[in-house]
Amino acid sequence: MAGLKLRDLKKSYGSVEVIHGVDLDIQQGEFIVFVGPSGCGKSTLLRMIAGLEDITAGTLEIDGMVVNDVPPSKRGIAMVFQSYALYPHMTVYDNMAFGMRIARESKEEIDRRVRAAADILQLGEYLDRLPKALSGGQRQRVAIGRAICRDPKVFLFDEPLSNLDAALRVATRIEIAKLNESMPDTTMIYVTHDQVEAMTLADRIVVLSRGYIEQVGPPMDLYQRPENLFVAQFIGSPAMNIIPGTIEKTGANSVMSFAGGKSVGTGIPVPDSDKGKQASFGIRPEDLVVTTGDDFLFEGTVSIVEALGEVTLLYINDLTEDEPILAKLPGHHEIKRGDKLRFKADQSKLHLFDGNGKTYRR
Ligand SMILES: Nc1ncnc2c1ncn2[C@@H]1O[C@H](COP(=O)(O)OP(=O)(O)OP(=O)(O)O)[C@@H](O)[C@H]1O
Repeated sequence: MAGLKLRDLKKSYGSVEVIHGVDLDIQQGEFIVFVGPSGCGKSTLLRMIAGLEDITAGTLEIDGMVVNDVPPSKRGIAMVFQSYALYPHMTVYDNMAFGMRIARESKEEIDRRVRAAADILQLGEYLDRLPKALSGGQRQRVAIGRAICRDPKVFLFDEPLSNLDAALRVATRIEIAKLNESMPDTTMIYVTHDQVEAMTLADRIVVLSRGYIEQVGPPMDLYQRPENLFVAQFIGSPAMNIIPGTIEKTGANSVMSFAGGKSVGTGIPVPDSDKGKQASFGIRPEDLVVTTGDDFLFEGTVSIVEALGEVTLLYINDLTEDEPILAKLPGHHEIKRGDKLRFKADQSKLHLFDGNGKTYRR
């Protein structure tokens, strides 16, 4: 079982701690994605798993064995970097065969594995080419092929698509999804900035911020049930509308009031002890629906309309004095600046966070 166990894992550079005690269990065959803002420690954590960074404290188990002091080459892992890191003077075949030649595998075994990897990644016709005669996407596929040839228990990817242009990124992302399906027992850990990669590839996403784990879960759990304000705003694009206010009414059907005097019923239970406290109301732009009925959540004036064809983005003023609320309606709508509209939303789509940013939803 090539599962991983991270226990109170810490990393310091000199006196500065950048990973503050991470606990995480990863099952064999899982596709785990690390996301988080720049500098949150995604790459550091991945490099600690790879053995490219020392572990300052805590334990890392791979396959039931503590590997803190095991060198990278003995951990049964293969890593794919953003920069491909191919040998420029070697053909695609030799680049993929290199690691196995060092490990003194037989010629036949090397040939079998290179051709199998080339097959999976559709690289068969490029085996005799040098990397400079390949596109960026093809080079990245060679780097992935080289990793496959090592037959790793754990595959690590550090932003593998970020050097590719938009179209190639989509194509290579789909290759990685297929690769994951064709290797169901291989555990994959993937670092990215890209929401779409995280949402589409992950079995579970790990959201990191400032060296801490904020939440771990399947993509839709994080999207629908963010445990805190950070995850609520980080997952989903455009980001969730967050409107600060105070708890006006507690109990099973709490009511929030906002600067300017407006208020909304949230239907989310809030303990009586939180009456009058600061809180944040959240609603995703895509969860707002225009209504003409009286069952509306709020009414507001459209300040900006962005018609993109597939969606219409509306910036609505009135509910708060500062930030407008963004609504994202599917398709095209004849709505103009200055129109006064009512919006409703399914109660299950509303979010409410306490003064510490923790959700009130349980
Ligand atoms: N060699 C180093 N010496 C000192 N500090 C470092 C070193 N490497 C990383 N750090 C710090 O550790 C923190 C985490 O860095 P890391 O590269 O893991 O972040 P990241 O989430 O991968 O960011 P990005 O998305 O920008 O690549 C940052 O604050 C960074 O400045």
